[in-house]
Amino acid sequence: MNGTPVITTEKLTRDYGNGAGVFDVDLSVPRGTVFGLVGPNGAGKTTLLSVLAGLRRAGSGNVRVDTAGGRVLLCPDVPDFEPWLTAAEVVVLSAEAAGVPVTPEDAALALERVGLTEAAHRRNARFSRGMRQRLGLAAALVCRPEVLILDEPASGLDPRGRVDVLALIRSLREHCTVILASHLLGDVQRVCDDVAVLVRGRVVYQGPVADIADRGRPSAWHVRVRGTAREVVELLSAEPWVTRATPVEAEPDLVFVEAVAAEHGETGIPRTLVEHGVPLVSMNGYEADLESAFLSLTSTDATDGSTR
Ligand SMILES: Nc1ncnc2c1ncn2[C@@H]1O[C@H](COP(=O)(O)OP(=O)(O)OP(=O)(O)O)[C@@H](O)[C@H]1O
Repeated sequence: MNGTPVITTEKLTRDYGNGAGVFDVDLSVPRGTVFGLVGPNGAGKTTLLSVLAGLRRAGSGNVRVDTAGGRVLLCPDVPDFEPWLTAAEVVVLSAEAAGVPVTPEDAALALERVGLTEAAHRRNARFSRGMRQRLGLAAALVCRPEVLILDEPASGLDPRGRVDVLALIRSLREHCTVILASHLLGDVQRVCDDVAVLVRGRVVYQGPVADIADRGRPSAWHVRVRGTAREVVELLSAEPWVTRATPVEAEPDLVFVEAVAAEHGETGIPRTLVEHGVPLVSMNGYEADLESAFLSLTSTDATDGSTR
């Protein structure tokens, strides 16, 4: 059933010594979603994915995989194939190696799903990095995974290739649960439903991608008015929820406003201006996006291991 956890971990630890590894990881990956594992280099993403895929053992803690057939597959960032094999041969061999019965139609369908139909009978030696990554996905998909784990699936691709591969990954959740690791937040934001942020081996945030962005909601704005900044500074400074209101130098119609919390400013600023008949031209959040939310999560004092 979609939404129920397909993989759960409890106090999962793999300690390499000297602070490296993963520690006390409690994950819950909802079925039928794209789940992102994001964190800086060396945070422990590959280690965690390998343990989830059963390729590395945990030192302690539990991993529970709730699938009908236990088909959990891991696809490395740039899969490597024997250069003389055609794309179709790679896919068929992959299914055979996994003991999954495969017809030529199954292989053709897997290649079609990743957009490699045209290249089906070409040797992969000259495939671009993006094509190789797609072929890796086809080789995994033909095995009908219940959980597909992808380590940095868009690494090294140009922006166009990146968008294409990410769109493809997003479409896979109709067929299986996808867990993907990335150190690029933009990628995660584009494709994932839920995300866990890993810092120095510990999960510091876990929940919907939308909520992490929400953590970065601004509580300060640049407010442009039709009128003079000085008047607006006076009006806003009188409000109890405004912590700071100052004119912006060399911009006679621009005010910097800071509020006690995002929701106060978002509703309070327009309301105050309307009440006093001051036309609002624009109101732009000051430095808040997923990137800044992530940076605040990965800063030193956020690494106490707490999760939501
Ligand atoms: N087999 C191992 N033995 C000892 N230390 C290891 C081993 N594998 C990984 N490490 C260390 O554990 C930490 C986490 O590594 P891991 O590869 O899991 O991180 P990552 O988040 O995937 O990093 P990256 O984004 O750079 O690939 C790193 O400090 C790494 O050097």
